[in-house]
Amino acid sequence: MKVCIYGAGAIGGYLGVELAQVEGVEVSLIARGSHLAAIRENGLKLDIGEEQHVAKVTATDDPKELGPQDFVIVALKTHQAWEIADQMVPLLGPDTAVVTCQNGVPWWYFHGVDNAYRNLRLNTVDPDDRQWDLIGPQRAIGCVVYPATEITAPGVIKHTYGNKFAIGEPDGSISERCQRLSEVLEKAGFKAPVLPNIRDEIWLKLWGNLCFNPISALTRATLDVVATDPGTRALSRNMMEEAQRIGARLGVHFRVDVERRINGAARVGAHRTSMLQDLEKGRQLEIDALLTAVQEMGRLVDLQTPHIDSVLALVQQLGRTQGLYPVFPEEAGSPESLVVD
Ligand SMILES: NC(=O)C1=CN([C@@H]2O[C@H](COP(=O)(O)OP(=O)(O)OC[C@H]3O[C@@H](n4cnc5c(N)ncnc54)[C@H](OP(=O)(O)O)[C@@H]3O)[C@@H](O)[C@H]2O)C=CC1
Ligand SMILES: CC(C)(CO)C(=O)C(=O)O
Repeated sequence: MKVCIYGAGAIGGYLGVELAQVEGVEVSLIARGSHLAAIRENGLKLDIGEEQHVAKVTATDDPKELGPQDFVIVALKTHQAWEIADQMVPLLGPDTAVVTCQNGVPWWYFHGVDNAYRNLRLNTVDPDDRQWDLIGPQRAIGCVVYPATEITAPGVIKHTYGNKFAIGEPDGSISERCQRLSEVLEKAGFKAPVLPNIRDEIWLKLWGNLCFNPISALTRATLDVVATDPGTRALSRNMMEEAQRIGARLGVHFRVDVERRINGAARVGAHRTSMLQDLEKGRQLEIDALLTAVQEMGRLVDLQTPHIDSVLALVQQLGRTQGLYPVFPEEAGSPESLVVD
């Protein structure tokens, strides 16, 4: 089985190192810069518990070198995945499945849903339908990422907690390809249930990311603080309730309530959310798949999202002033255009 990890960073690197130990799985890694150079020189290293696992596998920044795969696991940040959609094409054979191993609302979200929004494209996560057209939603397998990991040095990933990657077909079927993927993931030591309702699980994760991540970036507070400080907890709750109403209109079932979800996040402890880490490292912020897409879905189902809108506006502006989020001049307007005679 040929498995390519597109984006062998914190999460992709964790998956890649462990999958490379499974007999019969030929893993290749796509990375870049000093991280790629270190992987080529010393292998990709994973610090996990007291151990260090090392994978010496093919690593490149050029997908054309690898050819068609059985599975492409996309573990890029969501905006990066949109950018490289055309470079995925050489990896795609007739039956290649593409696993979106990311936070947020995936670009294929409305593929095959059984409601009025069937096959609707989300402009905020897939402008110009780039991934939809170049990759094709029929290839997509959803994946919810529960672990926390970090790149600590070029070529080195540190595992912090968790080993679960839930997967599922957009149409809810327990397909042969999902079962095959789950089997190799389990052999690699992960928990990899195949779920019949992957969108419910995507929302459950998204529920936390859409509030904790931007609030932590805006305040520099860790997850435990955001979830327990009365003010930020109340703001998180308000954002989550808005999101829950949107999800409910789209047929999503939330299997825990808001308080339980926030308490679960608090128990993770003094974790710097990925958006806070990106801010501190000067890396582009993953705002659109976590927040803007939820706002877009809210407009779609005719629901107001005042708390989400406010936090989104603030974190977008933070991103822009730090050069970590795109500026669209046509949206920004000019002070002159706002002068009222
Ligand atoms: N890390 C975590 O604990 C968690 C992450 N997630 C989600 O998982 C997804 C992946 O996140 P994460 O692993 O943290 O991200 P990382 O930035 O650690 O990994 C992405 C990797 O892909 C590389 N990359 C980007 N563009 C290209 C390209 N064109 N060619 C080759 N390599 C490229 C990046 O390089 P460069 O650094 O040069 O950009 C980076 O090494 C995100 O959606 C995130 O929200 C979910 C739960 C937890
Ligand atoms: C830890 C957690 C769950 C915070 O919402 C996360 O997914 C992140 O940091 O991106």
